[in-house]
Amino acid sequence: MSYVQNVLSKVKEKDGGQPEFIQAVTEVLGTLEPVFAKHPEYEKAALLERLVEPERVIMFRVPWVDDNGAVHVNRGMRVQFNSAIGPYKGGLRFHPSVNLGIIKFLGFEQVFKNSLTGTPIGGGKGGSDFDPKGKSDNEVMRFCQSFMAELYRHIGADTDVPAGDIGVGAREIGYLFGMYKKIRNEYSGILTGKGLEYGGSLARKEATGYGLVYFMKEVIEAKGKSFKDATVVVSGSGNVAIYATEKAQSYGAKVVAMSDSNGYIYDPNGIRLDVVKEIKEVRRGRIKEYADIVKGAEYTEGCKGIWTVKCDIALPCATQNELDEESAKILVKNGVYAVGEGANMPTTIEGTEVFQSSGVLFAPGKAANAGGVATSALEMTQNSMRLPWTFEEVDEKLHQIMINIYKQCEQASTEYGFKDNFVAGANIAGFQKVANAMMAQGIV
Ligand SMILES: NC(=O)C1=CN([C@@H]2O[C@H](COP(=O)(O)OP(=O)(O)OC[C@H]3O[C@@H](n4cnc5c(N)ncnc54)[C@H](O)[C@@H]3O)[C@@H](O)[C@H]2O)C=CC1
Ligand SMILES: O=C(O)CCC(=O)C(=O)O
Repeated sequence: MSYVQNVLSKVKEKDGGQPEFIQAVTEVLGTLEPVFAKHPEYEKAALLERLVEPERVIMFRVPWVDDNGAVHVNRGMRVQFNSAIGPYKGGLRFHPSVNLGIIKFLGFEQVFKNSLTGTPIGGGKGGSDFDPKGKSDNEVMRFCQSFMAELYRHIGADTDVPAGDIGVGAREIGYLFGMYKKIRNEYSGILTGKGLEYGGSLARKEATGYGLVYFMKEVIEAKGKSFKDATVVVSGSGNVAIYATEKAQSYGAKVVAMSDSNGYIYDPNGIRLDVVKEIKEVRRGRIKEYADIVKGAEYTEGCKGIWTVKCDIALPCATQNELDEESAKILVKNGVYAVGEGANMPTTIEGTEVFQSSGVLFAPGKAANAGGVATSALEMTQNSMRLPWTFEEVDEKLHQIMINIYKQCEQASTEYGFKDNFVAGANIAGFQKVANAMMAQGIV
């Protein structure tokens, strides 16, 4: 058994109850064999054993009181995965499905993604099984305050800088920031995705979705294709999905479907994003309301059905494992030629294999959705300088970062004999920088 296979089997043994984490590790390690063959010194330094073990896991209780005076207790956590190239950086997810395995998979992905951005940030992730859906603003505020009453001692502008993810948007970041500032009596960039009035960066809100489309533009244009007049399906209708749709539309694409966890909408005339924004960003409603407002649009219950909609380009932007083998086969049969992951690990390993073996251009999340965290790093830079940049400056930097990530993936995949395999390219290029930093820093 090779060194890489041996480490993978140990992870499966140790972390058997964490299927998403095992999936993420399997996907990354599956492409690193040639790198370890070229660098025997990594094995001697037990580099891989160290890479799959978080530097620190913090788990804590989060008690809070609802509007009726009832007391609830949720579980909070922060996984500080790897700080070889910078302070831990990655979002917080508030969703009832959150558990340690999910946060570990997200933290592990973040290590390579953050490395690809070319900015000095390590990898981390956190969250809670708290469900903000259906809670009042006051309940969300009390929860966030209780969460930060513990988290504050583990983070800092040069230690660990959380941000948003599923269920954590501008409202939650505001409440978390307010509590940190009160406890510490300190005004510093300890969170990103902040409001523009108190240290946030222009274009951070748009960055993940815009970045995804910037990346896919490189991928498809290299093959003589274009977003212009392409039919696009975008799953989800949250932060990433909305701004991926906006940028794709600005390039002349027709986005015909979006979804939420209940079902999906199909609009043959092209999605009206003003309506989606009003439903999701203002009213915090359900996507089905779109079909009541827009003539000619249809709503179908069940979110998986979105992959039966015929398209040229699919952008899964909702959540992990939302696109499985069966759905991948349907997309291929319907003529999809490119898939770009806006979400983290939305495609199962089997689904990915279907795309790759069918010649579909497949861009993994750790490269394609890195624009969000990259712009968070730009927010950290602006906070340190105490000087904000304009929207155009940030957007231009974001665009260049996505082009650079594309080039790194291209170069690494070609160098190691995986031409046009962006999964291998992203893993190898992301790994290389972290590995070099870990080797330089000794056994820590
Ligand atoms: N916000 C960011 O900057 C970044 C987010 N991501 C990833 O993008 C994905 C989406 O995150 P956000 O847009 O920030 O979250 P969000 O909370 O703004 O939106 C999530 C959306 O997905 C929908 N959803 C959840 N489960 C679903 C399912 N099974 N099928 C269809 N829709 C479903 C929700 O209804 C919601 O509309 C996640 O995987 C997240 O980790 C990745 C990079 C950065
Ligand atoms: O901006 C950040 O730090 C978080 C982004 C994130 O959670 C992600 O890239 O998945």
